[in-house]
Amino acid sequence: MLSVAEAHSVVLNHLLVTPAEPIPLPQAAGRVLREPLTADRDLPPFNRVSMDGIAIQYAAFETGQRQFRVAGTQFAGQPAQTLTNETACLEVMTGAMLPTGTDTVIRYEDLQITDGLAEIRIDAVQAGQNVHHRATDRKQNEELVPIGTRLGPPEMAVAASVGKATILVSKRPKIALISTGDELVDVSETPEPYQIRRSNTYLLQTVLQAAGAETTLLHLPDDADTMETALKTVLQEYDALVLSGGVSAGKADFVPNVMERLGVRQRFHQVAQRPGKPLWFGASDEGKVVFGLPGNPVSTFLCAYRYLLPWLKASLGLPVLPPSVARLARSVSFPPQLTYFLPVRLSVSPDGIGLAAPLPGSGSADYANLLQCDGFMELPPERAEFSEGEAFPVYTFR
Ligand SMILES: Nc1nc2c(c(=O)[nH]1)N[C@H]1C(S)=C(S)[C@@H](COP(=O)(O)OP(=O)(O)OC[C@H]3O[C@@H](n4cnc5c(N)ncnc54)[C@H](O)[C@@H]3O)O[C@H]1N2
Ligand code: MOO
Ligand SMILES: [Mg+2]
Repeated sequence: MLSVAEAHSVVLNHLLVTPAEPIPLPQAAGRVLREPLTADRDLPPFNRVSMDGIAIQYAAFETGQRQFRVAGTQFAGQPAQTLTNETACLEVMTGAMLPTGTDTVIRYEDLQITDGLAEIRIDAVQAGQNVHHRATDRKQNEELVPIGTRLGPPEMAVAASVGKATILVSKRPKIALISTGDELVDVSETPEPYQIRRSNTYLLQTVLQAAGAETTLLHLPDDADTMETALKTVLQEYDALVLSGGVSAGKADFVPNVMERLGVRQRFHQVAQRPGKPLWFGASDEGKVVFGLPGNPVSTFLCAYRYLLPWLKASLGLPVLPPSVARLARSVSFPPQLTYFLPVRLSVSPDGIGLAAPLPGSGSADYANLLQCDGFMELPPERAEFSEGEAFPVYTFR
């Protein structure tokens, strides 16, 4: 049986190839950049007034002059005016070009303007103050955002400011999320006593959509022939399939067999972990990838976070960051020789240390327990006892 690290590395060896596509900028939030963003001009592109007030020549102030005749007003959105008389000033507005012949701006708060005469009422004035000088942020042609960055708020602002009306991003992978099981009914139905509503695909959709996939929810019964027929088409239409349920040892667990029949070769089945031991993973020669997640909801969730999400991120060209680390708030015992993903609630101690309080719940079907949790702490398989205060990685989902 594979270890968690081995399974993780097999999964990351089967990334999707995601083509790039140009899309309109307003639709690009959250997408992954496939071209670098470079400064088309200096940033800022001109000496920009950064306070409303007057612009003067500092040399005049330095000689002791405190009263300046207002020769005009420079608004934002106008070409630079010129101060011809160096002992006068121009009123200037934030965002305007600094007028030619001036170098320093005094705020209205530090002035008294009466009858067109501005009097400076402070002595502490520095040459060049309140001016955001051209190219102090970035130079023209400098790379601002590298390929492979997710377009968050600052990246979107930068993309707009450098004129990317159309922007090249990774195409969103099309992923089918498929629940399996005769006991499962739709969310809109009233279950019989022997039925439950299906919930796993909603959980998976939430994880994958946030990470940038285009998802569709499907459902299949526990019937091998029906599954085979339906999945044949699904495999053609989607880049990847994520199934939940039907991968364990039961007489109605058909997923591994059906996948083999469809030419999706098993890369591993079972991982030395709890929850999620029956995890199945396969790929076809055409590059279609299939995750067969164990049906118990906590297993589905853990496997989605530990394997599926890094795989999706890496497929999109995003960095896969290491998990955070926290200290156990209480001792834990787990004798089986399996990696134990312990549900935890996170907090910060008074001295700033991340603490993880164990909330094991009643097992991998107890999805209600997840409502109180922030993530899973990964406890290694070779030990049975884990002491309070010991630090381990945590995969957080909040
Ligand atoms: N003899 C053995 N039995 C089991 C083993 C084992 O190693 N030997 N492994 C156990 C473990 S661990 C898990 S996890 C489950 C995995 O089972 P399957 O992947 O085959 O999933 P199912 O049998 O279809 O369902 C299990 C459980 O999960 C519920 N389920 C399934 N899909 C959904 C859904 N979309 N939404 C909500 N709940 C779902 C289903 O009703 C079952 O209760 O096998 C153990 N057995
Ligand atoms: O993966 Mo199963 O998770 O232990 O019930
Ligand atoms: Mg089963």
